Amino acid sequence: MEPVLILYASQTGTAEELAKDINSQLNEVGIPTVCNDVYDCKISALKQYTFCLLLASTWGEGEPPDDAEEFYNALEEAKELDLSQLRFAVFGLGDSGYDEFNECGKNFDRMLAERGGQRMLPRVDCDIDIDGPFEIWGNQIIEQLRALPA
Ligand SMILES: Cc1cc2nc3c(=O)[nH]c(=O)nc-3n(C[C@H](O)[C@H](O)[C@H](O)COP(=O)(O)O)c2cc1C
Repeated sequence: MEPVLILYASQTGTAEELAKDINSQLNEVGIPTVCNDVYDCKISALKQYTFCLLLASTWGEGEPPDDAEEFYNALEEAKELDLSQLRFAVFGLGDSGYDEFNECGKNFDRMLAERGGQRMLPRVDCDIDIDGPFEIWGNQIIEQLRALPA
């Protein structure tokens, strides 16, 4: 099976930790992965994969993490980028105490879909209780990927 791209956009490490967790879970069941900070990734990389998991937190007042700004803005500007080969799932991390709840995850999910990507699962807008939603999301992702023909 071709590798699954796992990307994270994180300010204080929570999304990064979850990305590394799902990375290990996939590897444990024999699914190859590439796991990167969006800071180290160009949007053109999205063209090279069939599956992408994106875990992103929201900062400031509905903004992406600092290290994610370049990737986020590049994706927003790349209106012509054709991602019709891509199947993706976004796990957003936020806090519903903020007005712009999960804005970064919502925008990533929107941008990937607007460029032709197909959702593997509906976007998750995760609030401060993370463990339960993350476990459910991870299990759904693994179930889908394991069901693929070898
Ligand atoms: C200063 C600050 C600003 C934040 N702004 C938002 C926000 O606008 N919307 C939101 O949903 N969550 C917001 N959050 C919550 C974070 O997204 C949440 O704590 C997340 O789990 C952090 O993940 P990270 O460690 O990967 O960056 C904010 C948190 C802090 C401390």
